[in-house]
Amino acid sequence: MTETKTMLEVSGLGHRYGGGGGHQAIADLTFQVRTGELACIVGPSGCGKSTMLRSISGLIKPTAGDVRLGGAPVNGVPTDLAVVFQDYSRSLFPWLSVRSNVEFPLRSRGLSKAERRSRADEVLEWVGLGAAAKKYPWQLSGGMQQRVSIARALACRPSLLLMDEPFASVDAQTRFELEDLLLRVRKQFDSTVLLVTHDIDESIYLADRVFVLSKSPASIVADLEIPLGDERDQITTRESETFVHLRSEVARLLDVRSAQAPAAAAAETIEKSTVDDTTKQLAEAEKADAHN
Ligand SMILES: Nc1ncnc2c1ncn2[C@@H]1O[C@H](COP(=O)(O)OP(=O)(O)OP(=O)(O)O)[C@@H](O)[C@H]1O
Repeated sequence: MTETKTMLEVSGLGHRYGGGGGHQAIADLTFQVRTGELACIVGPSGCGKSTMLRSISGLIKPTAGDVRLGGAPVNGVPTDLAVVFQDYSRSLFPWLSVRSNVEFPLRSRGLSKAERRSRADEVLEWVGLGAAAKKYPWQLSGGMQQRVSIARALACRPSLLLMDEPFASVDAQTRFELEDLLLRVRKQFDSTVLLVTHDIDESIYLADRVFVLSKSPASIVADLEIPLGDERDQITTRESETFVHLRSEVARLLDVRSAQAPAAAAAETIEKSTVDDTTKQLAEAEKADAHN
């Protein structure tokens, strides 16, 4: 039997901003991401997802717990880690061409000019931007700019790719395209990915495993294997019984109503408000009767 290695190990991670009397943003997070796995973290807004990512990427020193990448403790930003942020417009250099943006982080990694060029061109082909290498970010659509960010992260061949709401700033159609792109490239580059999102459907569609976070201070409330196989597509996968079941399960864990189809949710809202209105009217009628 082959042993599955752990790439990321988070143990008892906690962070309190502002010292003793300050704000506890995350509390006692413990989870692992296996090598080659795509794990998604889904949690309510403000629960501490960004704080967790900052702690994992060494940008802040957590006030409790421990993070290990490839077995080594994370103290400071590890060189074999890459991050893709939501806001592509602020993470790309507008004065550099697409190719130079992708090559940029490779400069500090000791690669020759020719190696940098060949790596950049390879990943740009993979994200479908081979023909845009000489353009500037501001000449591209938002979705294309986010492809550049993904290419730049992959060019570093990181042990772990962290993605913080990477598709939250693009339209729905582009979001689907980028999700499928991520599924293709993570296979091609055998990447280990930890992606944070507040979108339940996205987390299930992309992941091998979903961690569900509680409200702030965040802790893990569930660790779900996603048995949807390697071949996924936006229509049949999302229609499958397994997907629909998982979506309801995650929504219940998060205690939200968004697991329902919009029409069903709207119908329930109407039904509920009708019931509430009727109850109110009956109570008022009873009150009026009592006065008469
Ligand atoms: N630098 C900071 N100083 C003090 N409190 C902070 C700081 N950064 C975040 N917080 C607080 O910590 C909590 C968690 O914030 P965080 O940004 O990690 O959550 P999040 O889940 O990423 O939010 P969102 O879903 O809105 O992006 C929030 O209550 C926030 O106000």
